[in-house]
Amino acid sequence: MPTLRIALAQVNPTVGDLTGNAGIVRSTTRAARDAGARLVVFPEMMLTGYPVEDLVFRQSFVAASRAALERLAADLDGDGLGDTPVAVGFLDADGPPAVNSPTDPSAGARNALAVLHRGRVVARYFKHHLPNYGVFDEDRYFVPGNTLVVVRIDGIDVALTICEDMWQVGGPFAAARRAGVGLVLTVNGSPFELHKDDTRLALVRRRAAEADATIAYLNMVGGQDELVFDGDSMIVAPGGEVLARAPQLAEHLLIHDLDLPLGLLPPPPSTPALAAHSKAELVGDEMGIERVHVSDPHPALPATPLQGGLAGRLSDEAEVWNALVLGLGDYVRKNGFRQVALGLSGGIDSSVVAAIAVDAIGPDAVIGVSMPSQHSSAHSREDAAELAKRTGLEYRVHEIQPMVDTFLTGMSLSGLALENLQARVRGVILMSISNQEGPLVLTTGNKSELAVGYSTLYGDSVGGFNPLKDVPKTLVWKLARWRNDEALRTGEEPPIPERSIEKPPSAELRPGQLDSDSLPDYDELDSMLLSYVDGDQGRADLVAAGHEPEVVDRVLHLVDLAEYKRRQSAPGTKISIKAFGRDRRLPITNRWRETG
Ligand SMILES: Nc1ncnc2c1ncn2[C@@H]1O[C@H](COP(=O)(O)OP(=O)(O)OC[C@H]2O[C@@H]([n+]3cccc(C(=O)O)c3)[C@H](O)[C@@H]2O)[C@@H](O)[C@H]1O
Ligand SMILES: Nc1ncnc2c1ncn2[C@@H]1O[C@H](COP(=O)(O)OP(=O)(O)OP(=O)(O)O)[C@@H](O)[C@H]1O
Ligand SMILES: NC(=O)CC[C@H](N)C(=O)O
Repeated sequence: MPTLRIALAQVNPTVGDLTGNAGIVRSTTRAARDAGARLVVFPEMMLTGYPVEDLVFRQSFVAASRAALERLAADLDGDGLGDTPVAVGFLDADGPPAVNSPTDPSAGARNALAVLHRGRVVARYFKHHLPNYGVFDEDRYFVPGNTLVVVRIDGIDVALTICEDMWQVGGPFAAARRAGVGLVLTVNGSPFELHKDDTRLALVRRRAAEADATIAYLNMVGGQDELVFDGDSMIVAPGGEVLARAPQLAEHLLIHDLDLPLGLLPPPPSTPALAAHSKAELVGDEMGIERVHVSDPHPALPATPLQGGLAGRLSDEAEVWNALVLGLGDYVRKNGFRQVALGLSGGIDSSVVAAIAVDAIGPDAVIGVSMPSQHSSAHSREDAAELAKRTGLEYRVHEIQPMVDTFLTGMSLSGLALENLQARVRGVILMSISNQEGPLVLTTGNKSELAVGYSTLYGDSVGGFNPLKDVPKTLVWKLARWRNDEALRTGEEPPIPERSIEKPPSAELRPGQLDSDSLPDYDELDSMLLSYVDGDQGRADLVAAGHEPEVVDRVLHLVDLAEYKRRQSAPGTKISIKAFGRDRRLPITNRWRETG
């Protein structure tokens, strides 16, 4: 059997940066070619970044993507790399975008994968299955393709597929079996969720069996607003054996020699799709097969076989921590910030956010501000200072009492209004630092607090990004312990003071205030939220699961009421199956209540 040296480029494109992304393709192709690769593969929508959302509706952007692809083909050739086939995702169109009522349902914007060779675009595949659930809206943007594209590279038949194609039964993988290919490429923009790596591996194995072919699964890496792409690319044999696997949440060039069967001689002809193009997806048996010849069997086989290796797997806490670090780091870098600022209360949430920020962009780029009031305990000040000392971040102190008192000379406030004023003065201080010096303000509310609205609007909820937005409080504690243990393991000082982990949570907006005055114990709260928010279960399910009916009623009421706060909350990295935001869309004005 001939050997194909394949390179899977697990790289980090930026949405909208066509020139920069093309630059990544050129430099990575050079590195792969220098290592002897005969096929170099890049992720879904590599040239444009992913997801591009409503940029699809801009004709100028679509035209720029198409032009960038042609230019990239020419540039690779000019770089002396034209002989190496390169598969690269991009935004294509063969008609106007399909908004609301398309005039022609068989043409429009396409989520596409091209093969470039000798200065030309030699093949184009259009994504067949369009995801339209969770964070995905691809039915809004794209028209599905109905033809599997098979390229013959070095005499080996290779089928092209894109992300969601792998998540559905039938379709391109059934067509690939019919086409008798040796290898299926699947290029992805698949966002991180805890435990999704196991789901993907099982799926890749199932599709390898369905296609009776080796699968080269490539996922991008990096943060894009709320999403983090976690890489974890892999190559799986038809029998399910994992031949090579790239690291999670890191850039990597996975190069591996694959022994694959030669395609039939003469090659079978292309066959048209059985049905006309339509918005509806065709099953595999109905898909057309387009065959493109790229190169004949390669005479010079690699001297010594190259194995991509099997990268070690991360623990659950390490996965989440690294995803949060990458999500924040890329948000900061890709949006042009040089620093972040956050309020340090000495509590667990701000301590964990500070440690994530230090890991993401370094201590010199993190400003931690202690803003004590008359209700702040001595330990909250000491613990904030201790965290700053341990992490090396820039530490500042702004006493808020004089500002609160000055405000009260102009307006008389009491009770909740006075309590919230303190959080709002802190928000004003942080936004003033941002306006004056430029750092991005981080807000620190965890998923449990966001769920029940336990934050002050325009107070501690101010900020441009929230690393803990999708992290329940009980997981915040686990992450803190994991990060400290990790430091001990590597001989560093644990970043988070032990007392910040151990103390009972408190907003310290009035004397002796504790979270437990207003909320159930966090173990119980998180268990209820997992059912109600992530699982969309109703009151009866929660009561049947053993929660007290009165507590269920109170929590569900709080969650329902806080929709308005969540709708105007900062974005934050998604780590769960259902993150607040696009994954969970509820009306604010809503009289439906779960009742007993
Ligand atoms: N449907 C709706 N659409 C749009 N806006 C709506 C609204 N309903 C109320 N509002 C507005 O929202 C205001 C109430 O919200 P807000 O001003 O935030 O005040 P509120 O939610 O009443 O109070 C904040 C709560 O969060 C707690 N807290 C504060 C700070 C930190 C922490 C912590 O530990 O993390 C906890 C604090 O102890 C208190 O229980 C109303 O005065 C009204 O203006
Ligand atoms: N004394 C303070 N100094 C600086 N920032 C503060 C202070 N108190 C609150 N904050 C900011 O407001 C956020 C809300 O914190 P608060 O203490 O009210 O409740 P929390 O949700 O338990 O957070 P944490 O665990 O960080 O204390 C904090 O994470 C912090 O960013
Ligand atoms: N880009 C896509 O098509 C992603 C959809 C797919 N279900 C995933 O999450 O991996």
